[in-house]
Amino acid sequence: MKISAARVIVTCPGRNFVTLKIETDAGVYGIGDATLNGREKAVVAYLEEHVVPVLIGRDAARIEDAWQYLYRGAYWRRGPVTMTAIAAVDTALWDIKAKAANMPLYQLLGGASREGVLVYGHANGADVEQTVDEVGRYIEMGYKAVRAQSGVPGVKGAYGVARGTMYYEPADSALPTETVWDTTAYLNFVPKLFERLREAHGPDIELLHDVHHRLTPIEAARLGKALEPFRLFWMEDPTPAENQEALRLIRQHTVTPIAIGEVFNSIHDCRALIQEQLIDYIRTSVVHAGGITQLRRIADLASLYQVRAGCHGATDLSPVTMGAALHFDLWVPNFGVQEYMRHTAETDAVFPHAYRFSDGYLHPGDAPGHGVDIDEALAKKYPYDPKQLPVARLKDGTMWNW
Ligand SMILES: O=C(O)[C@@H](O)[C@@H](O)[C@H](O)[C@H](O)CO
Repeated sequence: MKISAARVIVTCPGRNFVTLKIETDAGVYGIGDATLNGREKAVVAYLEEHVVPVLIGRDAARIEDAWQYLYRGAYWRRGPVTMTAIAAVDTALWDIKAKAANMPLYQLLGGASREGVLVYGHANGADVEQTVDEVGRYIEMGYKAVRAQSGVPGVKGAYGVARGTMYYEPADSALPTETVWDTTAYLNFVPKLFERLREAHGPDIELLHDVHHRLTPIEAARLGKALEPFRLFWMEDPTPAENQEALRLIRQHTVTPIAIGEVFNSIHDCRALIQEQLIDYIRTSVVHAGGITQLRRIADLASLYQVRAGCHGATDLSPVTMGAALHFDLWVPNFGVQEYMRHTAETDAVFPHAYRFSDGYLHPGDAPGHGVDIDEALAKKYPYDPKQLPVARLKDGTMWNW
């Protein structure tokens, strides 16, 4: 079965998505997500200029060889653009292999390790009481795990605060929106938020929180310690993870579990954090960490250290990534949780999918392949709309981490 064509499809049904479609001479095709939020066209160019030409004529069944060829063969290894492009190819080839075998992808990976995939939803409120209500709404919808983010008094445009309700979308403008960050206000506020959430919703619901890379190591240690009485499922991205030694310091001070990895693109980014047991959950995703092929390797390494998978699943990861991630999650022995930010109805219509939500769990479905397709005619109706992620500054104007 040879690759006969490969095409990049860019569409904006509410937000931008980049999709790679690989066709074979056997008539079977596969779909891969190649979306890198705010940098979409860089991946489009990488795929069109450097990847598609070397795919034509290759044996579609040789997934590992294609991965190694694109990774080693480029000489310039790693990086989000390269690894997102490799992920798109890898995901499309796994889709083809599973379709050709007439099996859902999770069967090819080794079969289901569980009945369903525990997911967490996003409750975002402008203030404490609205966030308490939003968490309640998710509990009513059946969620067993909810991430809570709230507006912080005195902080304009805090991360995670909804403009709409169900569909938080930070990439909102052609030029980056400027937000202001205030660590003191944030650190004074967050423990009060979780105290109130536990008071309102009791001890059993799993609560998560995303710090979004904004603290210094000692501040993150302080936050983790302050949150201990409220038993978080995890505290996500407490510090920017380029400085991995920071996690040693944080770990000495708190037993609040830590999740990191959504901006990682290689197993090498994860290695020290996993081997030194500095994190509890690894958040690498199918789309940004080189596809199913590398994600399996990361998960196997993590399993040796009781680190569990908690894949990134924001709306900027397309339904194709969600579908592929759910097959991975259903199989992976060391599974923790899957992030699930619902896509809009427009996005769902462009990407018909087999996965379904029921009572706090998602199931990838049993359609052959990863179970997600693209309606190309509909996709054409939504042209690319350039949007970038916001930036953050401290009150005195200093650039900070958004
Ligand atoms: O935990 C998360 O899902 C976030 O950190 C993301 O929403 C992140 O901000 C976006 O994926 C950036 O594109």
